[in-house]
Amino acid sequence: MSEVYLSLGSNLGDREENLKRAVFELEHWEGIILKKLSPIYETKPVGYLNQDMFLNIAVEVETNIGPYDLLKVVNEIEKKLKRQRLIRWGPRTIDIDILLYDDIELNDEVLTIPHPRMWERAFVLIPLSDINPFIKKGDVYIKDLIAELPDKEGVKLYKENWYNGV
Ligand SMILES: Nc1ncnc2c1ncn2[C@@H]1O[C@H](COP(=O)(O)OP(=O)(O)OP(=O)(O)O)[C@@H](O)[C@H]1O
Ligand SMILES: Nc1nc2c(c(=O)[nH]1)N=C(CO)CN2
Repeated sequence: MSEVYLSLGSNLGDREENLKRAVFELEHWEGIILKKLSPIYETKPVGYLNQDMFLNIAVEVETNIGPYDLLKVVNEIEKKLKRQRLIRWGPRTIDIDILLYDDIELNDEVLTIPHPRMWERAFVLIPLSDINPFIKKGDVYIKDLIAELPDKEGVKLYKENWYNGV
């Protein structure tokens, strides 16, 4: 079994409900075991700024699904939740990114792992450090990376213990 970390975000429609539905799909997907869920954070949009606040979480799963097939799974879940993508980095009902997959490093036109922009995104690293504070980039703990990030001020705790199925 492989240890995988995912980042989920929503800023369209009922954001908390979207996160719940996505986690429910992951939890019930054959070959995926849900291990840890972070609290929900409310976060200022990064990249494309003229959009509503996001809710973001990090999730740890165990799986025997390989990285490329797992990308298909998360894309299928996004589709099921009727994600509409009109603007790059723009509003979305749900976005699921694969952050880390064991110690695998991949970089091709389909998939990049670790996720190339994760290390500079407080909305990714803050929930991630809640579920595993021992993750490092090279020899630097993510807590120390977070301390240097300007957008950390835009990340506020929104809700703990929020998932109990849907
Ligand atoms: N680690 C990864 N996790 C998820 N998608 C990835 C990853 N690496 C590459 N991709 C590719 O990125 C494509 C675009 O993804 P997506 O539309 O979610 O980007 P985005 O969420 O708008 O921006 P960002 O990638 O900066 O979060 C996906 O179709 C997928 O093939
Ligand atoms: N706060 C926040 N900003 C974003 C997010 C996100 O999930 N949260 N996702 C993006 C594209 O992946 C771009 N910007």
